[in-house]
Amino acid sequence: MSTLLNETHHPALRSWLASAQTPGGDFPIQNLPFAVFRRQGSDEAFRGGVALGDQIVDLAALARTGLVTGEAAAALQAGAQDRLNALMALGPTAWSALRLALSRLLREGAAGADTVATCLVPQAQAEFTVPARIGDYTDFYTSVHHATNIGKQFRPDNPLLPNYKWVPIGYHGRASSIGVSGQRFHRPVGQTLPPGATEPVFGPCRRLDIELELGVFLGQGNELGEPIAMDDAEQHVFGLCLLNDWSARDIQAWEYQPLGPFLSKNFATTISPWIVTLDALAPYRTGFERPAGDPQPLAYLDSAANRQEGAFDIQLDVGLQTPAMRSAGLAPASICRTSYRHAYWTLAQMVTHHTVNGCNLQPGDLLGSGTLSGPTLDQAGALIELTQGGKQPVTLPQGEQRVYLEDGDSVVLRGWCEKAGAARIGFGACEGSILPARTL
Ligand SMILES: O=C(O)/C=C/C(=O)CC(=O)CC(=O)O
Ligand SMILES: [Ca+2]
Ligand SMILES: [Mg+2]
Repeated sequence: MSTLLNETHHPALRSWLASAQTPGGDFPIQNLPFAVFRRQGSDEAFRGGVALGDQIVDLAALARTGLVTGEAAAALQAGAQDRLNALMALGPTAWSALRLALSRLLREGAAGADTVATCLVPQAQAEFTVPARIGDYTDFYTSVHHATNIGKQFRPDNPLLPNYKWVPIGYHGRASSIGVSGQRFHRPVGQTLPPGATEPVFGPCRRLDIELELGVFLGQGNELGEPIAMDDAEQHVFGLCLLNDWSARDIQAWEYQPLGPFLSKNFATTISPWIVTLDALAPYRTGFERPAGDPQPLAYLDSAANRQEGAFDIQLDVGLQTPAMRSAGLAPASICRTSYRHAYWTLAQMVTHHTVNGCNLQPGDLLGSGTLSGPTLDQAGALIELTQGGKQPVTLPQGEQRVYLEDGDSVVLRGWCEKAGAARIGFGACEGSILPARTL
């Protein structure tokens, strides 16, 4: 599993493109995340692109230059398609070859830089789409803090169920309603049980919430019946994006027993356009130790590499912007800051557990990490936790308050890695907003 740092990670590496060196920028030459894009408002074909500074390297245009050869050229051809499934299917050797070729072409002094510069499209002039054909989407539940906090709301007598520390819990989600950043959706309508009532009512959701998550795009799949072992699991992960699993808490509370979320979560899920590769994230690997007294994972979910470096220190932030803030020109206000390093189950454990029964994953499948709440309440990745079940409103600029989302609100997730001695690696933004409910 160990990913050795190589020349593509060197913090002193600089690009000939000045904006790649913008202090605090998400997309230095050490990052090189993938998306699918075209020029805004055009009828051009969508194709793969790689972020650098404020630009996108158009992979279809780069492929036409003939500057990239060998294994990297096959990966580039695959990345030039209208979705990234073919690139994802090629596997980590091909992904790393393409990363190295791009890094060498984009750095200061590179031969061919003038030609590569003709393949750039400004991010500000681009529109994005969901970067893969997502066959299946599974949402996990890997934050023990989220599981405990939300469990208190749904099951006050039994918040953390006894299976939690043994088995990575998940549910099969809905791929068709996954949209890319900028997604606008109507407030869902459905059945809820008002407090104290014995019969449900039908109407617009009144407890519309967010869930701060990371999305995990699968690369090479596994054959039906052939599980993926822990030490191979990360070889099947193409990269990570930001993911907001919008959740209708009142619909959820009524419908979820005994089979779990259904209409409360399948109306919209928003992901960021950029997929950050595990290669780019290598400097930010970290270990995870289970708290004293917790059971160790069963052998099939355990490995030395996973204990030592299976977690990632990815900083995460949730911003909320109301219509009044937008009118006043105010940026989204931060309502939560946390890190992915607090997750109880790792990427490798999710992949191995998902396949242990023989279930086959396919290139472009998406896993959700589950809501990434940290140990303290201000690190909670959902309003149901931040507001303690709607009892403690969040206060925003201009004195506005929110317990759950209102029509016109927008939510922006951000993620980045930063530390001394390594380049900052950013995820860009994942934004979505709420339109009024539509009735039947
Ligand atoms: O504990 C419950 O019954 C419900 C939990 C959730 O709604 C969270 C979910 O979708 C999984 C996650 O994001 O962690
Ligand atoms: Ca979720
Ligand atoms: Mg959802």
